[in-house]
Amino acid sequence: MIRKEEPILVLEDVSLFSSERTYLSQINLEVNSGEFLGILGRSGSGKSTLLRYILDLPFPSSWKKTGRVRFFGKEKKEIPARWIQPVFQDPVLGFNPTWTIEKSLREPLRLFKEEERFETLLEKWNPILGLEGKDRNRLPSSFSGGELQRYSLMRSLLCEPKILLLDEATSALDPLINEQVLTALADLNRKEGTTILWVTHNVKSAKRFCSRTFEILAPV
Ligand SMILES: Nc1ncnc2c1ncn2[C@@H]1O[C@H](COP(=O)(O)OP(=O)(O)OP(=O)(O)O)[C@@H](O)[C@H]1O
Repeated sequence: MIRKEEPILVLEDVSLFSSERTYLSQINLEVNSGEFLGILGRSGSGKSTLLRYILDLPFPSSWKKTGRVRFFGKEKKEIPARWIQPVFQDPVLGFNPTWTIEKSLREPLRLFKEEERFETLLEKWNPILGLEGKDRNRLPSSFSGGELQRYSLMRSLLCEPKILLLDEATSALDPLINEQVLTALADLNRKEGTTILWVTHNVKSAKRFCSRTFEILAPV
């Protein structure tokens, strides 16, 4: 059973190292449900690596992981996949190049047997993400980096996650759309209580949009 008051995410003494160097050093972090947390740090400090660790993505086999990650007090594999949605900086890698963008967007809802909600959810997010009027029957390679980043965000939002993990996921957007998307995410966080972890270089935006920031220092 998942207890409501349980923090949504807890990192305990998370470290990652190889025989040559340390990538993450004893990171402790508690994120409560409903937070919009900005993860800051200098280039190379380990922000993306930390997200990969949280998501239990693979690292080179010679690297060693210590510490633990808990979502609602449980291991990630015990939590429904749709609750934890990542959005990465390079969206091209996340789309099947032979599928139309619509097929890719529909796929999660098809798996959850909720495909009938597709158009309604799309209608909610299309204007906010500025994707109205884009031809959904095109292949990913025909969209710009900024459009694909928004489709990538859209696919995660269609899953109605409890926690969104964004790795520089708005970096390819022009300033106006970037502002619009971040405002929409802040609204989602405030009105629907979706927890957001946002890896960013933009200290100013993080201070503006996030309820809290967490800085990673490069391990020595
Ligand atoms: N698979 C890998 N093999 C070797 N080194 C790696 C690997 N993944 C990450 N690193 C190294 O780990 C360090 C942290 O990388 P990471 O991408 O997490 O930094 P970051 O803080 O997200 O940087 P940026 O802000 O520039 O994106 C870097 O020095 C990077 O070169």
